[in-house]
Amino acid sequence: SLAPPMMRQVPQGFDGTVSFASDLSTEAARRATAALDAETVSRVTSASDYGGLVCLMNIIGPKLTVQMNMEAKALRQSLQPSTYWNRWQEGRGDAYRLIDKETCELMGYSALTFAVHLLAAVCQRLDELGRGGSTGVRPTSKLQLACFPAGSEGYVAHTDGSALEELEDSMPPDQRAMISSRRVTAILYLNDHWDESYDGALRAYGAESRAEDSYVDALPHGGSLILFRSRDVIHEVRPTSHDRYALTMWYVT
Ligand SMILES: O=C(O)CCC(=O)C(=O)O
Ligand SMILES: [Fe+2]
Repeated sequence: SLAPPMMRQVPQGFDGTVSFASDLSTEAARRATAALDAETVSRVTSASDYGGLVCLMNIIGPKLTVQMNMEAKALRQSLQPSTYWNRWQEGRGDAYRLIDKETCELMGYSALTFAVHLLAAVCQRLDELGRGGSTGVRPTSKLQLACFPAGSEGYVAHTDGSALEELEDSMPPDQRAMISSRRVTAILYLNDHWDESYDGALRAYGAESRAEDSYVDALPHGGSLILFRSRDVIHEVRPTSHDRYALTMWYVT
């Protein structure tokens, strides 16, 4: 499991059930500021171990996490297995869809709308505090809402980003462009309650080659946010005994 500096507890703050009457973008920006100080940002942008992996526990409070979980569950039927979407995604046992802020708003899912604001605000914070470290990152409008169903085998070891020339020629150009643009992976867990016995950990390997003896595990506790550099961490999802929800945004250049 994770230890400092990979693990941070975000102080209590904005929580409770939200509606569209709340100023979601302002609260999201405040929450991103509370969650990411210069040290955390510097770890994500430049630490060599585990591709700058950091887990920000409690970036979303427990009450709002319950609402996010209910909204994610309500979208369960619209998620499809990866093989439904394309054939370059072998070895993953989840069902997913792409979703954006406007869709969340139209469907009336205010907690997920807040989550999209938050992931974009975290990107902005990384970009602001991380200048000098890299060329900057920007959020993407399409996020991945995924559920590994109870009993799923998880997701085999992989990286989320690769240089263009490393990708298969047979992959469509737009797909290749998307994967090669990814710099930072931001995963927000939408689970209401997660027990260690459910497993479903995100396992990240420390070395470039997948050394079996150097890895860390992070359980998908609801309201926690994982960040790492997309090209620099081989990671997998462990088998899970319970439905496991996550919302992912990739920060790109
Ligand atoms: O849900 C997670 O913890 C990771 C999922 C993942 O690796 C991916 O979608 O690329
Ligand atoms: Fe991944």
